[in-house]
Amino acid sequence: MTPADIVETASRCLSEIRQRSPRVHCLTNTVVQKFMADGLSALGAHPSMTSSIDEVASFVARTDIMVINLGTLDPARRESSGVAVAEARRLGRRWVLDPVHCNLSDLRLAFARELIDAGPAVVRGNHAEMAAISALPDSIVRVETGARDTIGFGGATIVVSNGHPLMAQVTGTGCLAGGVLAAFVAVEPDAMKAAAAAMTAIGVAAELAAPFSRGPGTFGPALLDALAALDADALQTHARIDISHAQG
Ligand SMILES: Nc1ncnc2c1ncn2[C@@H]1O[C@H](COP(=O)(O)OP(=O)(O)O)[C@@H](O)[C@H]1O
Ligand SMILES: Cc1ncsc1CCOP(=O)(O)O
Ligand SMILES: [Mg+2]
Repeated sequence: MTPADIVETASRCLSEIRQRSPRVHCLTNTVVQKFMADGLSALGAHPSMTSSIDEVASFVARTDIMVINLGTLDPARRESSGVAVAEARRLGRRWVLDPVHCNLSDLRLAFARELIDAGPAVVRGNHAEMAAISALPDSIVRVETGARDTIGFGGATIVVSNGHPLMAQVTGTGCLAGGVLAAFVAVEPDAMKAAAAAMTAIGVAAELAAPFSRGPGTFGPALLDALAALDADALQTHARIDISHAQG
């Protein structure tokens, strides 16, 4: 695997997402639902957001991929997440976990660990969240975001240095990154390549969006515009990717 492979994967995933419009079910927090849905739609995917326990299994059965985001976890969302994961497992569907704020609550960290035992394809979090999670089973791709995004799996590490500091000033860019990641996993069987491609895509989009914004308030909408306009040329020109393999 080379950086050029990741750029090629990102371009291919982008056009497949636009052609196939994969359904991405987001069992997510109440803070970022609109931004996450808008970002997925701008990308070309088809989001759904219900967390109702009566319906979540039906939605999972009719979507290509699911992301579980623990941002505003409450008893109802916890129960719905259990039902959704059971259905995803029954159908052999892949899913992504975003353990938002698991570093701030022992209860949430314990629930995140329960979900990890149920086998998401990818876990994405910021530095503090991934530090709380610590090690993951070998079968799960680990994505730690920040000024640089580090994607780890099977002794290989991919570092994506794209992105913009304004991303840290807009609530929901991490959650949207988790949603974009899920859309890429929906169209690319290799979850590590999909994750690296997705982080490159949102990072390059952010770099293209920044000059069109005057600060955090205008950066969010500009990011949506840039996700919709993103193309292979931009990925090729702006991607900054390094890959390393563990020795031995
Ligand atoms: N200082 C930064 N420079 C460039 N990109 C950043 C920076 N901080 C965050 N990002 C990007 O913003 C997105 C969200 O990352 P992060 O802030 O770590 O997540 P969260 O919002 O969950 O805390 C990722 O795509 C990441 O690459
Ligand atoms: C602030 C906040 N509180 C609960 S969920 C949430 C949104 C987190 O979004 P992100 O981690 O993507 O900035
Ligand atoms: Mg987050």
